[in-house]
Amino acid sequence: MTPAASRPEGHLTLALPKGRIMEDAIALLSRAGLPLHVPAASRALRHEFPGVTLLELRNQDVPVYVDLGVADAGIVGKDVLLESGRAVYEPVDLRFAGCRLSLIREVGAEGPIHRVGTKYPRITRAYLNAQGLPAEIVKLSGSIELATLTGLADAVVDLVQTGGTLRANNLEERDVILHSSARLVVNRAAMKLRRDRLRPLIERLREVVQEG
Ligand SMILES: Nc1ncnc2c1ncn2[C@@H]1O[C@H](COP(=O)(O)OP(=O)(O)OP(=O)(O)O)[C@@H](O)[C@H]1O
Ligand SMILES: O=P(O)(O)OC[C@H]1O[C@H](OP(=O)(O)OP(=O)(O)O)[C@H](O)[C@@H]1O
Repeated sequence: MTPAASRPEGHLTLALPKGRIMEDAIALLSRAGLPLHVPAASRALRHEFPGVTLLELRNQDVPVYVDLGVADAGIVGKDVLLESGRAVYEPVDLRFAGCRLSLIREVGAEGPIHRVGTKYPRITRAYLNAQGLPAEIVKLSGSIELATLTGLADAVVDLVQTGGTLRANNLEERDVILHSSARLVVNRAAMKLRRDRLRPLIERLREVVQEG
């Protein structure tokens, strides 16, 4: 992949995460005038379209690729963006993949919280510090709620959308730490270098989101 400054100014490189965000992201970008299409069975990770290269990444890597300028822009959840600590522009709230990041315990659990399991250690550290709770944080990768069911942790910090996972596992939300939705993120230098491509895309995405 060529560095941002040496790619043609009229070309856009976009970073999208595999997983639940991809399909809605592609649909939204298509409505905004970028007709992208990723064949379901494809194992390719880079897709070329007229004037656009699409990179398929893990969620956590989208802010990294955008901040370091390998991608000009990307789409990622606010949760993952905050956790990354990356200094990228965030010009549009795309209003899908809505969920909240919450402190979760077993129903009725009492007693001090010594250990918290989560995929979001930075956000959790900031939250616990703000609460004056000196708990240990255990970084996990998935099935986070199991940590509190099995005694690995006294609480977890994880995403809640429908609440189905909480109900199925006898868990309850004790506090909402943040509300998340998918965001368009843009590299700071690209915003100037590729202004002629990015400005209309941002404007169009804002309109499409308003239309609902
Ligand atoms: N249950 C949910 N409902 C709605 N949005 C969600 C839900 N879970 C996660 N999200 C949002 O969608 C984003 C992507 O979720 P996804 O499940 O694809 O990631 P993941 O598979 O957990 O991540 P990875 O495997 O890359 O660590 C999350 O960062 C969050 O913003
Ligand atoms: O409130 P709900 O609608 O039940 O959604 C919340 C669940 O969705 C996510 O998990 P995901 O399905 O991504 O699985 P994971 O454990 O691999 O992260 C999240 O981590 C919760 O477990």
